[in-house]
Amino acid sequence: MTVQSEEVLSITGLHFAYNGGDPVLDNVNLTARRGDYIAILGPNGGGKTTLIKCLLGMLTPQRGSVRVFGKPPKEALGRIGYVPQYATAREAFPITVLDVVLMGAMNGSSTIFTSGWKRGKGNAEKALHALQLVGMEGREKLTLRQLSGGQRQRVIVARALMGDPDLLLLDEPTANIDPQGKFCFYEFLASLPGHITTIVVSHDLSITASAFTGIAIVNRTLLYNRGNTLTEGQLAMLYGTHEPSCPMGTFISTVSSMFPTMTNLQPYKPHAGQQPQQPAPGPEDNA
Ligand SMILES: Nc1ncnc2c1ncn2[C@@H]1O[C@H](COP(=O)(O)OP(=O)(O)OP(=O)(O)O)[C@@H](O)[C@H]1O
Repeated sequence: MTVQSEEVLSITGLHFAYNGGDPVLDNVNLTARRGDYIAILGPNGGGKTTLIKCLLGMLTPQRGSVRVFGKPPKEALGRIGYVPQYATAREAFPITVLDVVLMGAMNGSSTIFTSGWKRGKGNAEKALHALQLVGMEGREKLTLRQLSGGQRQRVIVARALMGDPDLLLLDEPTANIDPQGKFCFYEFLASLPGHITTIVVSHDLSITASAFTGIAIVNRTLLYNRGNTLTEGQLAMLYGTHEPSCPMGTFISTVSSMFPTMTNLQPYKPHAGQQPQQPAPGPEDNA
């Protein structure tokens, strides 16, 4: 019998519309388990950031359920590390790498000017450990302007790690990184401690597929794949229906060439008693 790892995230039948308008997300279902590393891909305006905001409890869906570690998102925030879109610190600001990471030790009520982020010995040691985890040890005294774009992003991830997250959400983390740096960054995320579930949102299809345990495509609704195939017909149906302005040909051919081994993508229905088809899952690969 396969032992299932902890369910970290469960989205069922989620429906969200801004201000009573057309739905931005409609009947979205997604499950993530401990240690999963999932990419949520989709075109601009497809609803990726909206989905992340629902996961953080910043937006409340009109229908459906979102559970993080079995709880409403706001009750699980202490276990979530969030790297928002445009999370770049101003490189000209004379702040050290260590100070940026220490900001992650602020609790909800503190600010940069209150005690929450002070360089207590425990916090400093923790920050150095976080920098080690992101491969930035020895650079704590540098200022941000002395780092590359990819290194800066690693520092921002280290900041998110200060809260000891079990779930890490990153919204477009490689927007300002060159192609090689992007590749390294996504590989690096795969190397984070195995208990961390990582969810990365991107409209960038040049990201590497190999590191991920799952790919979700979102454009109003969502298709979820775990090691299966993405067919052109299914993508065309998804993007053609909901995003007529999307450059379909480019998108489909890019995705198809990125995931040549995938077969049989299906809408993911975690609570319908139906499991997606999988090629010989390992003990942890069972969502
Ligand atoms: N606060 C808001 N009020 C009204 N509509 C919004 C709001 N935020 C986003 N939208 C709309 O919701 C849709 C989805 O936006 P969202 O930011 O979730 O997309 P996205 O997939 O993250 O896009 P991108 O890749 O460009 O960041 C878009 O049509 C957008 O205009």
